[in-house]
Amino acid sequence: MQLSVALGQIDLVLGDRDANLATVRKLAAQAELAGADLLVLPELWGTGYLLEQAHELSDPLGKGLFEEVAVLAARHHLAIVGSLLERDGEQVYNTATLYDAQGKRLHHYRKTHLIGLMNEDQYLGAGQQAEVFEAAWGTSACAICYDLRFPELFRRYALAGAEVIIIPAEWPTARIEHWRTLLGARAIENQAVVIACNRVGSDRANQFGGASMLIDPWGTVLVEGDDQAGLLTATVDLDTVAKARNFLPVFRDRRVDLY
Ligand SMILES: O=C(O)CCC(=O)C(=O)O
Repeated sequence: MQLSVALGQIDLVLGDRDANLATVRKLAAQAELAGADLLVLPELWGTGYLLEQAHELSDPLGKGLFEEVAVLAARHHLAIVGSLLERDGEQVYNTATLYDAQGKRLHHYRKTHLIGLMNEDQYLGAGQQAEVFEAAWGTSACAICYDLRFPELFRRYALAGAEVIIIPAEWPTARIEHWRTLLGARAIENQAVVIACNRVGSDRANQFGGASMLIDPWGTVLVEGDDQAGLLTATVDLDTVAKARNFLPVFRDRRVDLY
């Protein structure tokens, strides 16, 4: 099966939900024209890292910006993944959702590794679940930005059957080589398709490096952005996952008796 992917590598206006939504509306229309099955957006695309206002900038699942994404997904007949500030009672989470091409929410994932370097742990709650889900194209999972540094999460997903792992991010330019290396490693070691969308531009603390990527299970980069805003598109053959896993059966060869 072929999966046609669009990566919405955008700049964000800090705290301006309306401006960011207007950008995403345009992207969704462009992604439909490009024939995409899936549009991936950056981490916290609605607001950026204005965490001291996380409570007022957040929405309950299914409301506000989450609802807007559902409408866009259905209107443009494509699945959409991105993360937003999600409010549940008094707690706020950095939550990635997948809305399918009918606008139905198939999955949500609350970021499990909060990054102290960006004070995320002071303002947000950490997710307590890391589950795979069934998308139209097969078993999939989400991770968010800093999660990329924790291979155990990705291995858990792969062992649970994930063939596609989708990663919204706001990854700074200062560590963009880590981003490139870790994305490739996560794809190769798990023999999975990795789809990662990073923002560009800057906020009060960081410049962000783009380099959004679609990587196949061999580690081949099928498309990579530069550090400018734009919609990147590419198609991946999902049969390559089973082919890679059969050819080099690293899951079978793991030494679970040792580690
Ligand atoms: O791990 C990193 O270097 C960047 C992570 C990050 O910026 C984030 O999780 O928002």
